Amino acid sequence: IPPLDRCHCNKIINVIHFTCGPGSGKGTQCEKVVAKYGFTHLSSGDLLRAEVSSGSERGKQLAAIMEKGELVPLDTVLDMIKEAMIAKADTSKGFLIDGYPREVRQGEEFEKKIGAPSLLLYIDAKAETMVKRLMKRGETSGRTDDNEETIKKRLDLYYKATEPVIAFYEGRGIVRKIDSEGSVDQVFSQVAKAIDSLK
Ligand SMILES: Nc1ncnc2c1ncn2[C@@H]1O[C@H](COP(=O)(O)OP(=O)(O)OP(=O)(O)O)[C@@H](O)[C@H]1O
Ligand SMILES: Nc1ncnc2c1ncn2[C@H]1C[C@H](O)[C@@H](COP(=O)(O)O)O1
Ligand SMILES: [Mg+2]
Repeated sequence: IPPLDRCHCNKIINVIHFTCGPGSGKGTQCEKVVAKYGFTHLSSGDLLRAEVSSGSERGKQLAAIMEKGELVPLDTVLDMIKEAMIAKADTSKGFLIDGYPREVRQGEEFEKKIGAPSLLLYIDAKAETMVKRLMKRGETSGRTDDNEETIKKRLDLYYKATEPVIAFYEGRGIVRKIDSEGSVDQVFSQVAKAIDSLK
């Protein structure tokens, strides 16, 4: 499937999915990718939190789901991503989709409505690393889901619903596994190598 042909854009653009566990460091790495490559970073969690901050009725419903560490409905999150991609399609050098797909069906629907990704970056982190990073982030983040109970639920859901996404794309040969245990810069050198392999 040609990437983004069905997103009102005639250009062929790289679409990179960052599908990793909570607290594995995908947001941190996306910032560095934007700085080096100028790609457009779209985080499904950030888009949802913006809707929550707007105070809309839909935002209130989303907040209740996210506080519990559950997944919001697929159509809601995919429509938000698609809208954001269309808004940037004419000028973007490529899209980094952070936090999507969270389940195999999300990947299938993305391909039907938008296009196929060129790369899936999977930051492999130990559960204890993810918990430690999220608990530390929770000291200052203000995120309602950075607490012990919700972190546990998010991790359970990650192993149940999101890990199968990796196997789904491994069959296509587009998965690059990144070890999360080093410093931010050490992790980034692996991310950059994976992106450079696209050229
Ligand atoms: N390589 C690293 N070593 C140590 N700490 C890190 C590393 N990468 C990220 N962190 C820290 O871990 C925390 C989680 O990182 P980040 O917010 O990027 O994760 P995320 O995968 O986007 O999480 P979420 O799914 O909850 O949005 C942050 O406080 C970040 O500063
Ligand atoms: N792709 C998504 N599908 C359903 N729900 C999502 C998706 N991305 C984010 N969310 C909800 C549920 C998550 O626990 C929170 C926070 O997301 P994060 O990527 O960790 O910032 O938002
Ligand atoms: Mg994040």
